[in-house]
Amino acid sequence: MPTITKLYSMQEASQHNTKEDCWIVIDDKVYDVSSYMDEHPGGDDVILETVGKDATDGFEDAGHSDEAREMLQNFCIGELDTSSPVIPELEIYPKGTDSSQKLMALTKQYWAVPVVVAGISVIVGFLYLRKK
Ligand code: HEM
Repeated sequence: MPTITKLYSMQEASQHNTKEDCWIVIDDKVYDVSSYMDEHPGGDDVILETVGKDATDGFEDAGHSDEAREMLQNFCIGELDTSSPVIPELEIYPKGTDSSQKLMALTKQYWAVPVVVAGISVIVGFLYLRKK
């Protein structure tokens, strides 16, 4: 019988970021480990640190036993939707934001760039004129 796999974005998984409600991603699978946090022999903080990121390396580096790997399967709730953007910055604009509002937001974020360029130009110009 075909099984239906639920897909979650990294953004969605990263919202479950407390000890009481904690989702992690290992090998593109999503695990709800909330009920295991208190029992984890490595402590809850190491698991909490991996929320919102790929926890595969952390899980592998800890050298988990086969028993731990079997336990992990009990917490699987779905798979990672790898087609969704991983970088939250790509989604900073609310729906309906027009291009002039986006330009304003970018200007506020990167205003220092033209200021620094102008400052350097003034200093170089000043030094050049003094040399003459
Ligand atoms: C549902 C997910 C997880 C399960 C079921 C699990 C299970 C276990 C178990 C049973 C142990 C004892 C040693 C062993 O049998 O391998 C252990 C130890 C450990 N785990 Fe996990 N683990 C999980 C997730 C993680 C994650 C995401 C990390 C870090 C990124 C992590 C880091 C560690 C560390 C550092 C230890 C060693 C503790 C020590 O020896 O002092 N675990 N884990």
